Amino acid sequence: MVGDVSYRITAEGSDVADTVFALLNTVVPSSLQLFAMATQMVAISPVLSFVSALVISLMALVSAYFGEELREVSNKANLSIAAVSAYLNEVLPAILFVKANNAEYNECMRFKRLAHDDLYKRLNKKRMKTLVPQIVQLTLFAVLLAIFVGSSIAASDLSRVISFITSLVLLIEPIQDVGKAYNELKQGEPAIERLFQLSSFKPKVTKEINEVRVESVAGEVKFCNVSFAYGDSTPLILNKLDLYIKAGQTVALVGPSGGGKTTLVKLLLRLYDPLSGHILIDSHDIQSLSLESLRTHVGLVTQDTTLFSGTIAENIGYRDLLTKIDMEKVKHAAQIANAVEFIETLPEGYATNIGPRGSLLSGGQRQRLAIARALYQNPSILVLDEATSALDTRSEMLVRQALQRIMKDRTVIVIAHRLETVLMAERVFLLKEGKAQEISRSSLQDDRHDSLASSGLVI
Ligand SMILES: Nc1ncnc2c1ncn2[C@@H]1O[C@H](COP(=O)(O)OP(=O)(O)OP(=O)(O)O)[C@@H](O)[C@H]1O
Repeated sequence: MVGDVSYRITAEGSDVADTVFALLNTVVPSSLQLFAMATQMVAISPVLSFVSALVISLMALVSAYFGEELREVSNKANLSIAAVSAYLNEVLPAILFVKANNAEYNECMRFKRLAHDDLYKRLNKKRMKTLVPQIVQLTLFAVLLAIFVGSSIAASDLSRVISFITSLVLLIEPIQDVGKAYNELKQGEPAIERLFQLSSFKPKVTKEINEVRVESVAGEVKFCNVSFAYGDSTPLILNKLDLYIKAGQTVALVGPSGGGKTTLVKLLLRLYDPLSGHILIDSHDIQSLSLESLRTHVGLVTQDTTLFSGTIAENIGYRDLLTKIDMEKVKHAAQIANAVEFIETLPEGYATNIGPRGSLLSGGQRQRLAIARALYQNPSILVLDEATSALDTRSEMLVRQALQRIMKDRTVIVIAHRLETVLMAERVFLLKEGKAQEISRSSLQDDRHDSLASSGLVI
């Protein structure tokens, strides 16, 4: 999907530009020449002009037929290159994983298959594109010759015939140009359609007319009777779920894989709207808040710690990338997130570039940077999707320390995968079969402790 969209915007965007250029470049001069030559032909011989018009119309019909074929072939070629682009976007960033799994040969074969299909479809398109004008040209010259021979035998005034044929030749040239532009249009049409399809995608959530901006919130969160499914005919992931979190509380969500923990926080961030029920922050229904305001008060640290190429400061101050990053806030956030100790050892400190997706940092460093980024906005509610990947003991301790500091003065909802993190929370909820059921902390510390781990709910 990502590769497909990027291909539409880049390569197909350039196809669209070529199409528009071909049309603009041809239509005006060709129309003028067409008009002038057609007038002269009618003046010389209305009958021959009529015959020529019939032949030209026939050729236009043939071209239209081939144009449709070209459109179809172009569409297939565009889809095949988009598939190659999507494949490369997915596999190249995961090349370490591919190598670690000895999967180079498999990936090579998958790539070859896609590339071969792409080669075949693109050659088809080129073949079609060159064949059509040649067929049209050959037929037109044959017709021209027939008219010339026929009329030279029938007519007494050869100079009129030559003059007519000259006009016809000069008429054919712009017709061919229009034909080429038509070809370009047919070839570019799928790209135009696919590009405009992008702008017709409907967002999952829509703005409310009377939405409000709230400057600050205390951080109370309520899920009231919330039901949600991803599609019309897919099962309910949340089923009349109720959950109440007091401002400033830290809550751990545990549950089986696929139980809906991530879905719950997606709803809190309004990445989706519930099918029914309400989600309230400080008694404001989140659907009545502006999205910008909501997402200022709710911070998110995802499991896969999405970082971008750029400096440490740009990654922490990501929200202000286009305005002015506040270095004081960056340093403060880095301090709370326990990131200062490694940032200061980097050659250029906060100005060090961390490579694509933060690839120059270790897993633990990436996690602390992601925490610092969420803290930069100082949200009243913080959602943490704890990483499942193991860290070394020291990194683990530094991340945990950072989490403890964060939990002090805000509401924290942590999707917990480790028992230690679960035990850091004041309240623990088990998300299962669409409902949230509270587990008492005291039971966790004794008998449930082992049962949570052995049932696979935590690591
Ligand atoms: N974008 C999506 N479209 C369709 N179904 C989805 C989508 N995202 C998640 N699901 C489905 O919703 C269910 C709940 O997923 P969710 O990610 O909320 O679970 P989870 O409890 O966070 O799991 P895990 O602990 O494994 O991360 C799963 O069955 C999943 O397949």
